[in-house]
Order: sequence, then structure tokens, then C-alpha cells
Amino acid sequence: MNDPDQTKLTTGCIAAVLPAAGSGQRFGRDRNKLFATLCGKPIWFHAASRLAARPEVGRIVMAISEQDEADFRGPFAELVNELRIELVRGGDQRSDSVRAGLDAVAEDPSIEMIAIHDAARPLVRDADLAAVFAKAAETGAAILAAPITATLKRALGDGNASLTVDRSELYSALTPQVFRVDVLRRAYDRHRGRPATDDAQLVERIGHPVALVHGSADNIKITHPEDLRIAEAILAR
Ligand SMILES: Nc1ccn([C@@H]2O[C@H](COP(=O)(O)OP(=O)(O)OP(=O)(O)O)[C@@H](O)[C@H]2O)c(=O)n1
Ligand SMILES: C[C@](O)(CO)[C@H](O)COP(=O)(O)O
Repeated sequence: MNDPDQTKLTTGCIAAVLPAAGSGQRFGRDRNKLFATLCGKPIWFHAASRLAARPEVGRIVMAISEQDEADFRGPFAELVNELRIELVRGGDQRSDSVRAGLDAVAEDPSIEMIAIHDAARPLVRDADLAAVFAKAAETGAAILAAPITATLKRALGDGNASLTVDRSELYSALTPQVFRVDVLRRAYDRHRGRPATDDAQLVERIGHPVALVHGSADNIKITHPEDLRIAEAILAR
């Protein structure tokens, strides 16, 4: 565990970037899945408010789609203002949305690190946020990750055969993914659109190590409709 005195983070030194511009295809609704209500509030609000509650977070930038802009500046405006969220236009890929958030904060001298957190992950724990922030302050790059607990199989050919994969060194990447500004800036300056499903992959590509911080498995991403029911059950505990 980190020595709490070793990585003292100053108040407001982190900018949170929440990509929220996806189309939610796997969720199967005609509106952004992030608008679905979880215990009375939209999913995106739960995610943003958990970041906003941390003293290290000085700015929150959320990347939204053009088609969702009217919702965020209309019915959701009060919630957006409550958390002092800055809205930027996201893009076709998740990395385009993150880049828009990075561009909005990278020149701010008060910001030392950027925490990228899926707006689709409403249940991230405060203790996990503190731990990944501290590790990123120490190393320049750290992500929450959950050890794999299931037995993993690799499908062979048409799926009628499979092989077991050694899971001992495997983790499921979560968010936030937290980086020193210069590290993330270099990673995105080198990014020319080669597919990447998370930001850590872009940082790996510039040769910067990314530390893994054990994250709670209940930091789920709302992807399919059943994930919303799981999240409701977790909050109801
Ligand atoms: N072009 C994109 C794609 C995704 N995201 C965001 O990245 C997070 C994780 O993406 P995912 O869960 O895959 O959301 P969607 O892309 O909307 O889902 P789907 O793949 O089912 O369409 C979400 O908060 C989503 O809004 C984004 O900001 N911009
Ligand atoms: C960033 C992420 O949540 C880490 O697991 C994941 O890669 C997002 O993938 P998605 O396909 O954009 O949901």
C-alpha cells in the first residue's frame, strides 16, 4: 500500500474527463444509456458526482454528442451546473471524446493529472479513487483494474472448441485511468487513430509503464440493460 504521506496530492490538481458521447448500441434504447435513471438520478450524474466529491478533483469535463447537447443544456442543466461540469463535444470514437476533454484542460497550469472515467461507471468507490490517484501521482500513470475471477476460455475456429487461458496475470481494466498531463498529451499526440479501447493502451504505446491498482469488481460499466439492474441492487445494499 502507498505511504499516505508519500504521495500528497494538492487540492484541485486533477481534472476529471468523462467520456459520455457514446451511442449505447449494446444497451438497445433510442436515447443515450447514460440518461437511464439509477436510484432517481441519471447514470452520468452518479459517475460525475463521485469524482466531484474528491478534493483532488478541481475540474470536471464531460464529452457529449451533438445529439445529446439539448438534453444536457436543457433538462439536465441544473445537474450539470450543480457539479460545475464543463461540456465539450465528443467524437466518433471513445478516444476522440477523451482527446476533446484533454484539449480542454491540458494548458491549465493548476492541473497536474487527468483522470479519465467512463460516465457509464456510476459506482466507483471513493477508496478506489483515492488509491488510483495516489499511485498515478507516484508513477505518472495508473488505472483501476479487477483481477479475473472466472476461468477464461479462448474460442477456437467456429467456437465448437476452446482452450483455457492462464488467468493468473490477467485483469479487467476499469476506470478511472489516471495520467500526468504530459504523459497523456504525448500519448495522444502520437495517436493516429489505431484502435484502442482504453487510454492506457495509448500510453503503453509510447513506452510509459501503466501501474495497475486493485479496483472493486462492483465498479461496473453499464453496457447491457441487465447491468442497470445489477447497479440498482448494489446501491440498494
Ligand atoms: N465515441 C464515444 C464512445 C464511447 N464514449 C463513452 O465511453 C464510455 C464507455 O463506452 P461504452 O460503454 O462502450 O459506451 P457506448 O459506446 O455508448 O456503448 P456501445 O458500444 O454499446 O455503443 C461511455 O461513457 C461512452 O459514453 C464516448 O464518450 N464517445
Ligand atoms: C475504458 C474501459 O471501460 C476499460 O475497460 C473499456 O475499454 C471501454 O470499452 P467500451 O467498448 O468503450 O465500453
